[in-house]
Amino acid sequence: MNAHVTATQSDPILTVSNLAVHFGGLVAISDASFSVAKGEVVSLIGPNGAGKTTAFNVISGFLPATHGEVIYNGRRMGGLKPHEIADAGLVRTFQKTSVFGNNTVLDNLMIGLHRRGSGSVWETLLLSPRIRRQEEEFRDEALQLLEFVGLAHRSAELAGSLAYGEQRLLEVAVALAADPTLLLLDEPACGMNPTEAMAFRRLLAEIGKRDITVLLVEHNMRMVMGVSDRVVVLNHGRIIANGPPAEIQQNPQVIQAYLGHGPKHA
Ligand SMILES: Nc1ncnc2c1ncn2[C@@H]1O[C@H](COP(=O)(O)OP(=O)(O)OP(=O)(O)O)[C@@H](O)[C@H]1O
Repeated sequence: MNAHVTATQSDPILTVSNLAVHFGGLVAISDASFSVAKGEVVSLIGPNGAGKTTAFNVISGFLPATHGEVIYNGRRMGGLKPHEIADAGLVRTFQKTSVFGNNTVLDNLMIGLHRRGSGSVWETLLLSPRIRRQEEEFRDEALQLLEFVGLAHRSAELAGSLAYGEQRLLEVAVALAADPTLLLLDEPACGMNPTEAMAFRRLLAEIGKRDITVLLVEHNMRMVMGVSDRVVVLNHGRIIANGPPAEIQQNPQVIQAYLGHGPKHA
């Protein structure tokens, strides 16, 4: 949690206004509005099917909004392609792991960093001095990022051989390679054991120190309540609460929403 962040929403990096998403007759999100201030860690929580991933998909450009808009750094994101949004600094991870299992851990990072590369096809094929220098820089940066997420000792192994929790860490490293200012993490702690989840909490704090704002979707409530400056609660596509963790934990509507869906989601 970033202690320097005040409760005011005066300087939002992300604003979601009156968002609605319909799939045919199914209303996945209806009239949802919330914002994320620079430097905050905000969690978007809610029972299964509440609309969290749908919200992420719209914010990151993978799904069009039926209504409403997403403003990132003062710019409307509607109509932009996911890679254009990522290039602007809004980068996400996915709920299902998306690492290249047959490539090494290091190569997964190198692939991520190459998306930022600037060489022409000829330069790359001929391995010009500039490209060679860039390769070395990418390699250094990849190793630093692996160190940062705690996977440096696994760099030469195939990504597919990593434990599931470690693959989630690799995904975070790949997302960081894109140099985000706003990082959307979709259930990053899924599949992590308690020790890994604890380490991930520390990693989130370190990410915050790098001036990266974090919007998190996560079912691990211990993590959510421990790392978040603010928690936004979705239920049946509507925001039913938005506030600091201590307040959210006491909110009768939130308690009811989770109890209504059974204890496994709480
Ligand atoms: N592509 C789609 N087509 C039709 N319905 C969809 C689609 N994607 C999501 N939905 C529906 O929209 C609603 C919200 O789903 P969503 O995946 O956003 O929920 P969620 O809060 O992320 O759930 P979970 O915690 O289980 O991941 C659900 O009723 C879901 O079945």
